[in-house]
Amino acid sequence: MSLRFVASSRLPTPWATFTMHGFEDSETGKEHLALTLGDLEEDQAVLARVHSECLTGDALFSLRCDCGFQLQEALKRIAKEGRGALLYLRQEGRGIGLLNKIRAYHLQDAGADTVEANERLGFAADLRDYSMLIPMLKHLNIQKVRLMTNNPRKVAALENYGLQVEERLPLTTGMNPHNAGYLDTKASKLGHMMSADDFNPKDSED
Ligand SMILES: Nc1nc2c(ncn2[C@@H]2O[C@H](COP(=O)(O)OP(=O)(O)OP(=O)(O)O)[C@@H](O)[C@H]2O)c(=O)[nH]1
Ligand SMILES: [Zn+2]
Repeated sequence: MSLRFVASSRLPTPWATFTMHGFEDSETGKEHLALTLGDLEEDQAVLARVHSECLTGDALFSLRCDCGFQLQEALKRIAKEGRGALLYLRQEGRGIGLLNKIRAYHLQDAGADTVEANERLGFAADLRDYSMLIPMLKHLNIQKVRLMTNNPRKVAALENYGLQVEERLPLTTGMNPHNAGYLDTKASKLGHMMSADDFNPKDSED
């Protein structure tokens, strides 16, 4: 694995002051991040979120997806617990990159769903590779996690790498009229463990 730790610093946020750790993958040129809080050395499983980059949702307030809402909710939950880690992976667009995601959105504007759009562009529905998590979690001394996700592929990927997922915690937040179809497709075609009833508007408050 070509990943190396580069530096860490404080990162104050509205919910807690995290420690931010930067990593560089010399093979792909990608710069991955981890935000951590509290003592991760203890044996207890770490509350964790593995978050795939979504510039539009995470930084530009897009309502097309649930990413930005999930990012905030995960950080809030970690802050509330006082201990945890958010692994921010630069796998924009489920691995196809930002410009191809815009191409996919263009097809979705004309009626395709998120999976059909990827396929029409010649990509698999989900191209993500999670192998960078092995050195990242090793560096952070994390072996056991309680993972906030609805995505069974993420759980399986971590377990395949020998990491222990002690518990899966649902992360259903941010449903709105613009992303209801997208969330529905995630559940029906990508296997996400969630349904419309799981979404509580109160989740993203406080
Ligand atoms: N190709 C493509 N990528 C998308 C689209 N909408 C969101 N994404 C990307 O999907 C990734 C988020 O993955 P999701 O499947 O929403 O969620 P997940 O992270 O796998 O699952 P959870 O842990 O339950 O959130 C990010 O990299 C987003 O940029 C889309 O319509 N097309
Ligand atoms: Zn998104």
